Amino acid sequence: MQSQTAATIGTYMVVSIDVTKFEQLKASGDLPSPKGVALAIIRLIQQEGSSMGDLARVIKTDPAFVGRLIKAANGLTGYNRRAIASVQEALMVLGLPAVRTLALGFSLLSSYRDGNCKGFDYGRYWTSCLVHALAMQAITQRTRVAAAEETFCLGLLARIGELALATLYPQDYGKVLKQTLEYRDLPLVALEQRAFALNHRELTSAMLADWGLPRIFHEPAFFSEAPEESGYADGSREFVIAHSLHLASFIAEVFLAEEAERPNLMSRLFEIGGRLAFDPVAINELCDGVVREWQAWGALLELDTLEIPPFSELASRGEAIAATLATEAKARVQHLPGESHELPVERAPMPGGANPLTLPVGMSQAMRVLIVDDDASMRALVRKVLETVGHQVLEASDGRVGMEMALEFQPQLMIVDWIMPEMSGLELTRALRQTKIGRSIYMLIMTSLDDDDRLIEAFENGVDDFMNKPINPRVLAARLRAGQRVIRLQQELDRDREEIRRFAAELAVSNRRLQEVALTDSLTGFPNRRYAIERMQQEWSVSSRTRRPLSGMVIDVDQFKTYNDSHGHDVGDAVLRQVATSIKGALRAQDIVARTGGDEFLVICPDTGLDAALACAERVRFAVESAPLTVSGQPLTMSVSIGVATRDTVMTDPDALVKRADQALYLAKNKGRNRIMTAQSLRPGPLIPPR
Ligand SMILES: Nc1nc2c(ncn2[C@@H]2O[C@H](COP(=O)(O)OP(=O)(O)OP(=O)(O)O)[C@@H](O)[C@H]2O)c(=O)[nH]1
Repeated sequence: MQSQTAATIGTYMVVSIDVTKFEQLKASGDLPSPKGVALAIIRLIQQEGSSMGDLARVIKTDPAFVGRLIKAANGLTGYNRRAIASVQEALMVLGLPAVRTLALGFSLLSSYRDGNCKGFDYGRYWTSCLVHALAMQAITQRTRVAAAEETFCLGLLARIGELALATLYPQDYGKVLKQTLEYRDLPLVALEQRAFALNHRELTSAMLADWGLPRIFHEPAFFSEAPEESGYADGSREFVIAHSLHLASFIAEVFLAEEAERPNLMSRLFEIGGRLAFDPVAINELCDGVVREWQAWGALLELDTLEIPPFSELASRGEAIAATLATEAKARVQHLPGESHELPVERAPMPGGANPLTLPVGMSQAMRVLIVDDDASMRALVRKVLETVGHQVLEASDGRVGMEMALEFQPQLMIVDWIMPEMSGLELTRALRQTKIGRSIYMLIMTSLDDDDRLIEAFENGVDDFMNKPINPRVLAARLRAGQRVIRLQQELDRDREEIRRFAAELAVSNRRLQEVALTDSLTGFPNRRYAIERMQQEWSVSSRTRRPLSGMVIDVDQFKTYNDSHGHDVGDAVLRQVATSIKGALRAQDIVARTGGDEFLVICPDTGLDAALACAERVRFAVESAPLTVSGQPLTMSVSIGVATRDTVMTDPDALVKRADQALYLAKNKGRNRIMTAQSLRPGPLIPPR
C-alpha cells in the first residue's frame, strides 16, 4: 500500500500505513499469521499446478477445518439444494479464493483464541467477528455486490488490525483500551495513533492486502467504520462493500449489546441498513437469519453466543420506548410558553442515538406527516389540522431540506407546496420517487394553479393527490383520510408479503428437516440406505473424475437374530446402537457410514485403496469385539463380519462395487464369522481404468 492521506477522524488525521513500516512489522514475526495446515493450504493454493485433489488431501488432515469448510459451503447453497457433505464438493462450491481466506481466518481463530493483552476480550472479539462474517454473507447474498463466500471471509477478518495491535503491543494496547473509557469522545483509532503511530484501520487494510485479498476488499475495509469518509461514488462496488462492512459491524454491536440496550439501537440499525436500500422488514429478516447461523457456527467453533429475540420484537420495543420519550418530550415542551414545538419533540434524542421518528409507525391510525412549504403561516395552518386529528408532524421550509428529512424520517405522507424557491414540489416528488424510501410516501401537492395540463403533469411525476390553495381545513382533513386509506392498504399488503416470505422460509426449513428425516435412520442416527445409494454414486463420479481409488465395506452383525430371540427386541436395538457407536469410532473422518438394512451397514471409503480399506475394516471388527454391551449386569459380546472391495477396471458402476463387497461378506460368514474378507487380490497398479 502507498503512504497517503486517507481520511480525517474527529480531529485526527488517519493515513494508510506505508510499505516500510508494514514490512518492519511483518519482519518482527509478531503479526498474527496462519500456521500449520492452514499455512499448507494457503501455499498450495498459491502454487501453480496444484490440483483440487492435492488440496482436498491436505485439508482432510485437519478434521476441524473439514467440518467448518463443509458448513461454510452448506451455508451458501440455500435450503432447496442437497446438503454438501464432502470436502471436494465444498471446494467446488466455495472456490479457491474463499477456501484460502477461510483457512486463514479459522487458523487465526484457533491460534489467537487467547492472548496476553489484558483488557482485550478475545472471546467477545471472535464471536463478534463471526457475526460480522455471517452478516456480510447475508448482506451480499442480497446485494450481490461480490461472491458471498468471499465476503464471509472478509467479514471474519475485517477487524484483524485490532487483534494485531493486541498481539504486537499487549501491555500498551491494554492501556489504550482503558483510555477509551476515560476519553469517550476520542475514537479508538485516534488513541491508537497517538500510542503506536499506527491504528487498527490501516493495519487491517494492510494485512488483508498482504494476504492477497483483492483491492476491492482491502480498500473498503479501511473505511468500514466511517464509509461516508471514503468519497466512493454512490452505488459503486466499493461504496456498497464499505457500507456493507459498516452494517455488518453494527449488527455485531446490536447482537453483543446488553439485552435492555438492543431496542434502542434498532432505529440506528434501520438507518444504516437504509443506506443500502434495505427496509426495516428486510433488516429484521436478515438479522434473524444471522442469529440462527451465529448459534450454529458458535457451537462449531466453540464460541459463546447469545439468545436474541426476533428483531421485529426488538423494533416494536424500540418503537414503544421512542413513543414514550416523544410524549414526555412533548409534554415538557408544552410547559414552556413561547418556545417552538418543533425541535425538542421531533428530534428528542434517545439512548443509543435512536430517533423516535425514524421508527416505523406500524398499523396505528396516526401517521407521520412531513409538510414542505416555504410559507411559515401555511405550515402552521396545515400543522394545526394534522395535530387536531392526532398525526405526528414534521416541517421543512424548502425542497432540499424536505428531501433530506423525508429520507431520514420516512414519513408516510407528505404535503408539499408546488411552487418553492430552489426545488419545486414537483422536483422534490420526482427526486423522491427515484429512491426506495421515497417511492412509498403518499404525496399530496398544494397548488394555486388551476390548469388541467399542469395537474396531469403532476400525476405523471408521481404525485398521489392535490389540493387547491387557499386550504380549506375540512377538505384537507377529507383528503388526509383518503390518503390514510391508501397507506393502510399498502401496509396490509406489505404485511401480507412479509407473512408469505416468512411462511416460505419456514416451509423451506421444514422441507429440509423432512429431507433429513427421510435420509436418516432413527435407531442409530446414521444416514439410511437411500442416502448411501446417492452418496455412493457421487463418490463413484468423483473417483472417475480424479482417478483416485474408491473402496467400500459391507458390515453385518453376527448371529444378530439370537440377541432378539434370547433377550428381546429392546436388547437387539441396544446391540445395534452399540455396534454403530463402535463402527463410527473406528472409522476415519472421511469415511461415510450408513445403516443399509436390519443389522447391516455400508461404509464408503473415498480416496482409499484395498490395503488401507482392509486395515480400516480390521479396526472396525476389533472395535466391535472389544466393546461388549452390559445386560442385567452381564457383558454381552458382539462381533461383525466384513466384506471389503475396491473399485477395479471391470466394475462399470457403484452397484458392482457393493456386490463385490457383499460376495466377500458371504465368504466371511462362511469361514466362521467375526472376520474381514475380500474377494479381490492385493495386486499393485491402477485399480481404475487409465484416462
Ligand atoms: N431388534 C431389532 N431387530 C431387527 C431390526 N431390524 C432387523 N432386525 C432383525 O435382525 C435379524 C437379522 O438376522 P439375519 O441377518 O437374517 O441373520 P443373523 O442372525 O444376523 O445371522 P448371520 O447374519 O448369518 O450372522 C432378523 O431377525 C430381523 O428381524 C431392528 O431394527 N431391531
